[in-house]
Amino acid sequence: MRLHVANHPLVDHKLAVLRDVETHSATFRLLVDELVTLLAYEATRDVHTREVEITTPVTTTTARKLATPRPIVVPILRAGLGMLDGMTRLLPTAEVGFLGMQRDEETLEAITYANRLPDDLSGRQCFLLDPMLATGGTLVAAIDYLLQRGARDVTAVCLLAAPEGLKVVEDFVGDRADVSIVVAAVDERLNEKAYIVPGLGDAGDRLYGVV
Ligand SMILES: O=P(O)(O)OC[C@H]1O[C@H](OP(=O)(O)OP(=O)(O)O)[C@H](O)[C@@H]1O
Ligand SMILES: O=c1cc[nH]c(=O)[nH]1
Ligand SMILES: [Mg+2]
Repeated sequence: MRLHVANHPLVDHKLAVLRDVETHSATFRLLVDELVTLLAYEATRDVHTREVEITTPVTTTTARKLATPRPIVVPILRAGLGMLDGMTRLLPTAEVGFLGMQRDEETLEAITYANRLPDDLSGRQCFLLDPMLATGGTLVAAIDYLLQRGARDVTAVCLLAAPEGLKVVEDFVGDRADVSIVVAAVDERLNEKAYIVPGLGDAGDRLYGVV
């Protein structure tokens, strides 16, 4: 598993505002969108391209465009939905699949309540979106879904990760697949409720309100 931590002053600034308890949903949503755009640049560094011939106003030349099969972007609902537009803006050919997962706050087990993905993901570059990687249970379950459908090239884009969760994902992945995690920051630890510290609280609630 490869880990890439964004190291950029704009990411630091936007994260500082995002984490602030005084930041309300509208600003929070805007910041998540902007942060994803910055992370997507790194997350798509190895996206497949093909050579094409184009005509400029001056001459014909060869250039590169996004290749097929099209990459697939999979937001993990709810909170991952806040990252979808920012990602697809940068990756316009992508198809979008959906995974609905909720962590049981007692057992910390990830429960899957929705799943709309192609049956066959072999040969597809897959991008999972979820702002929070806490215990890693949700991301492991999501990666497992993709691997079971034949995916071998998975990049997870997260905003915050806990060291404990990163270790869980790394142990699960081993050498089964090519998995990368691109994250805005790795925080200190999990607290007794398995929330990321210092974190930003419940990302889904901050995006969409408490349900
Ligand atoms: O690493 P884990 O310990 O599994 O926790 C992380 C998960 O928790 C949050 O979702 P949540 O279950 O709160 O669902 P929501 O997006 O609907 O709020 C978050 O968006 C991750 O999916
Ligand atoms: O800190 C955390 C942990 C799990 N889920 C969240 O939304 N935030
Ligand atoms: Mg939540």
